[in-house]
Amino acid sequence: MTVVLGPNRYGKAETRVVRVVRDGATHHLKDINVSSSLSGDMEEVHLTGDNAAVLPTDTQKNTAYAFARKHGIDQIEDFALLLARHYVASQPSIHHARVEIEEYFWDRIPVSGGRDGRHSFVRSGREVRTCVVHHDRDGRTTVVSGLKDLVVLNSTGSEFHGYIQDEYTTLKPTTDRILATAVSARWRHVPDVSSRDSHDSGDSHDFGASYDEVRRGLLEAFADTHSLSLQQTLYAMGERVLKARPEICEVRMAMPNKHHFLVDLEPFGMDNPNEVFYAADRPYGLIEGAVLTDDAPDAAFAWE
Ligand SMILES: O=c1[nH]c(=O)c2[nH]c(=O)[nH]c2[nH]1
Repeated sequence: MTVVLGPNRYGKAETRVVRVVRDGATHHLKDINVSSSLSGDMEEVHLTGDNAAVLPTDTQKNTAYAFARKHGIDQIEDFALLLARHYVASQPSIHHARVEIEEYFWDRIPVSGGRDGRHSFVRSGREVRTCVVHHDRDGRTTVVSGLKDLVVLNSTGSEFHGYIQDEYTTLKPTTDRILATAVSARWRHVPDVSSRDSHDSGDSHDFGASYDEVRRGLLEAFADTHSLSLQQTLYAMGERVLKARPEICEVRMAMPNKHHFLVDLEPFGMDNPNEVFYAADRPYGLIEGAVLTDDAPDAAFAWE
């Protein structure tokens, strides 16, 4: 029996970078969380402790800060591409870089007179925006954008019936229930978009506009779909995005079914015509699925 080194990667997780852009007295905030993960000639460091091929994780943290100053941070996908390409291009021992970024939104605090504050912000109750970029030394690049904690609820227009009934089934069929979930969605950009370099060529992809439109499509499909199951709603949401956005070839979603149970008010002599609910915390149904175009190109390492 011999022991061998298996797949490995290393990097700095969760470097929190906050950048303030000063436009006179009006400030703009960018608040991100960067995780970089590198792989390549890493046999020696694991087998003998020779660190010659290792770009320290501390350096990766510093690079995120330095690039924020040097290049600014606009779309998280562009910033991730910049970092991933830098690691692979600058270090022969690094063959592959994975950069994951989360972005947290801030809103301006309105000040007296109803104007937006110029340097005062409140953390938004919105979702978290995400991306994962891979780049390797063969020039292969993948970009997956996404969001998480997009909490949505339909107070009607949702049914669930016709399911298997076995000896353990107690769930009552319903033709009118609350449908609520916290959407986690990730979507894969077609390779053409992923390989464009916003810093070298003028035709960079507008990841910001793409994000806004995908988010809008997800929300509209959630609202529009008369749901017979959360699975059906998930598919409708993915389909809506793929039909509207040619730059996207696959959407993967995870949606917890945030159950709302009708409270029995009969002990108090009251009816409850779908008005008072108990919002259960756990357990929850977890509905997950991928929706893709039938000509979606190979995903390579996009989802890793
Ligand atoms: O939309 C739903 N899908 C299910 O698979 C399921 N299972 C369940 O108990 N409730 C629901 N709701």
